Amino acid sequence: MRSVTLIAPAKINLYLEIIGSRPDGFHELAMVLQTISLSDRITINPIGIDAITIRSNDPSLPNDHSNLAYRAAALMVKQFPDMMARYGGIEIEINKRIPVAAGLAGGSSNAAAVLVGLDLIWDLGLTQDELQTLGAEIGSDVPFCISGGTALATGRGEVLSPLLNLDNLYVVLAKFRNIAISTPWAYQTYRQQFSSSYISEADDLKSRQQRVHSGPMVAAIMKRDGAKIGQLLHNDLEKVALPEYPQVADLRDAFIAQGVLGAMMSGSGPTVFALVESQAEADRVSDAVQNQIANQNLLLWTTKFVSTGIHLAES
Ligand SMILES: C[C@](O)(CO)[C@H](O)COP(=O)(O)OP(=O)(O)OC[C@H]1O[C@@H](n2ccc(N)nc2=O)[C@H](O)[C@@H]1O
Ligand SMILES: Nc1ncnc2c1ncn2[C@@H]1O[C@H](COP(=O)(O)OP(=O)(O)OP(=O)(O)O)[C@@H](O)[C@H]1O
Repeated sequence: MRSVTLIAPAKINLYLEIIGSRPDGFHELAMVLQTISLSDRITINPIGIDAITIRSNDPSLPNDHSNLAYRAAALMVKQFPDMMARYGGIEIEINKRIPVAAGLAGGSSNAAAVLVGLDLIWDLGLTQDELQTLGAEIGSDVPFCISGGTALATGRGEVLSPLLNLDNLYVVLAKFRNIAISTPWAYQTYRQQFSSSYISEADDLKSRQQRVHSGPMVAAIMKRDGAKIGQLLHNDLEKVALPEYPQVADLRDAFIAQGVLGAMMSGSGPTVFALVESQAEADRVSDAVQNQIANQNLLLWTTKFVSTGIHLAES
């Protein structure tokens, strides 16, 4: 078996609307997702024993079955039981640059890379649809991470409609090193506080669809209108995360005060992102916010929209 190295990009949510609860306990969503240039590198190496092992440059990451990359490999072994006998065991090397538990789908993207990588080295020839169906078993963000770009995501996040790929916007990301937000906590808290506004599971699909307000954001994307995209950023999970973490709310306000196109928390947070039109503007805004917040726990990255999901690293 040969080694393969894949690029696993992070995502941001340009739009996240919670529509209601689902019989499976998850939430029905309408989201617009976007991949960005901040990425992890995942290398899959052959090893001499019939096992899955994980190695990473981040000591805080689990190396066992609770690592999402491990879970992706275990799922592939379960689906294609002959492959390990034929090709041997797998070592997954994670070179982490995406912050963990940050709302940037780092773990989901690592899992997506393992699915794509094993499909390649085991020569399975799975379609993107087949890979995404497997990905949905691991997590709601995994199917999107496989295809990437700009997409509308519905259902629990796994039903994808690709939109016009945007690659003309720059993104400043900011996160406090000492704040991590659990995704289950964010959704559970939202349910406790806002379930009275949920559309009932008993309502038909049509009335659920009428509730969705993502249309103007989709239209702004189709027109590549960066200013409008910035104005229409929306994330229902901010309603629970910002009151609990006022520092995150202050960070968002600091970006807005810099006159960016728009700023918002990504996913379940706590990363805040700001959209700007050029690398120079991204650098200016990053420096200004760093100086204004003046907190040694604040980390900043300047990144860019990209139109790719999981892809092979250039050697
Ligand atoms: C916050 C987002 O990252 C936005 O893209 C996603 O909605 C979460 O995606 P994810 O981390 O891949 O989520 P999963 O691993 O599937 O689920 C984690 C937890 O989030 C909650 N969850 C997730 C997705 C969804 N549509 N409804 C939910 O209620 C559930 O409590 C679940 O136990
Ligand atoms: N390969 C991995 N990379 C990052 N986190 C992982 C990985 N495997 C397991 N985890 C665990 O998953 C949890 C969420 O991590 P992740 O970085 O994916 O969060 P996130 O960016 O908030 O995800 P999402 O935006 O999909 O909700 C953390 O508690 C982390 O320890």
